[in-house]
Amino acid sequence: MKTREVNFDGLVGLTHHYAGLSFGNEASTRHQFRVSNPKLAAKQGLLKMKALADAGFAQGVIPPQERPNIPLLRQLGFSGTDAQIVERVAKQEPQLLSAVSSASSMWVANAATVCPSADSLDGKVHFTVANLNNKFHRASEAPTTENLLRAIFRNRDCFSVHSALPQVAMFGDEGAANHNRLGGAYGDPSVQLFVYGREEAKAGLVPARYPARQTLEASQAVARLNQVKPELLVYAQQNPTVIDQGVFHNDVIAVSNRQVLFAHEQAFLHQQALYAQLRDKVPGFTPIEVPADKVSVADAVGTYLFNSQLLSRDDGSMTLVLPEESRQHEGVWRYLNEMLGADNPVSELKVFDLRESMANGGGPACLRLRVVLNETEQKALNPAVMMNDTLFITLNNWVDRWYRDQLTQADLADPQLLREGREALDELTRILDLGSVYPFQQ
Ligand SMILES: NCCC[C@H](NC(=O)CCC(=O)O)C(=O)O
Repeated sequence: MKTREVNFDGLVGLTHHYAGLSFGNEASTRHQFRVSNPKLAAKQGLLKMKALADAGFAQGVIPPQERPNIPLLRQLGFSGTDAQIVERVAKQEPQLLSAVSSASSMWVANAATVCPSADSLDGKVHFTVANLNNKFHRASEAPTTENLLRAIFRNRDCFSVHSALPQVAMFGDEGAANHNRLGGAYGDPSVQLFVYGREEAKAGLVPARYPARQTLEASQAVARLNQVKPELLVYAQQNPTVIDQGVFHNDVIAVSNRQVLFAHEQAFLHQQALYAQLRDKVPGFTPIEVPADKVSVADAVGTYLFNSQLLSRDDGSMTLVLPEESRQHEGVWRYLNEMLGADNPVSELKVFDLRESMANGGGPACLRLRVVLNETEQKALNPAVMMNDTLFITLNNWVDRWYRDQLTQADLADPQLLREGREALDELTRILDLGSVYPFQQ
């Protein structure tokens, strides 16, 4: 076993639905109140995990969260039995029930920011849970995310999990979706590129229409908590004009792997200065920059070609894992095939149908958290979460037994959904050997 990147994918939860909760994420707004299919969503995700595991990539799974979030409704003044609370909130505030029922924890690129041991001062793998402060329905993910990460990365000699930053806009943090690691072999210390949307302390350029979710102050705090070696740190501001076109996270417009940065030419505010810095710090730095006259920002947002996974194969070549939407678009697909023929490490495209997640603004990269682990660390994590033939079958059967094949906002009022969810998750914690991680289990 060598040092590898292990991808952990979020398993879609039982309450996956389209609530239009994420202002600035145009897919979320566009698909509000559309009928969802939680069963299909979970299976599309499982198929991606299984296909990548079969292709030789290390693949784990992170379970969904308890929804609806009854403790949060109690905090907001609803009282009575759990079933009465669901009934009351459904009647009085249906949009609030939607928010506390969101399955948004599936997008684990926003679960935490990870620092591999090669990059940290104390030689441990660090995780800082993201506070997701910009969206109410997402901010509540943090405490359970912390429990889940502790249950998966449970060896304290190897792993250090930090709680989320304070829940204020000044420290708005969206996790690994705004973080890139660039370097040579996975086990070599590598540059950590923290991308932010605004700086709280300075009246600099900011988007005019949509929120900048991540602050520089948050990125700096995460870098401190994760003990990133100072010489490896690079900060860059996202281009505010692309945030205004629907690029709510940097991973909607850029993806990195080892020495390669695949990005749109308008991704960053001072892109050439950033490249100069990276050229200086990253041996063999290879930008693959996509010009706007080949792929517009609108097409990048529409097809999610940058929300792809760039994965290294054993021979050093790379596979780009894309959503079906990027194959459906003639111009984008042509560009991707040109890229295959050009002089760069990308030599394979793999396409997945992730339509259910995509309709809420989550592509292949949103669904995964990258964790670079050396041999000792791979052995130290909870082995029950690693994808293989048996786990794939077990989870598919579990989904078949518990998930509905259609769900609307009105269905959330059914207290049976709450009961089903808890029973299903209780069983899942046994399958994945997690112990008690959910509020209903404490
Ligand atoms: N990394 C992808 C995250 C997508 C996520 N969408 C949502 O939460 C949409 C939920 C809804 O509208 O039902 C977000 O915007 O943070």
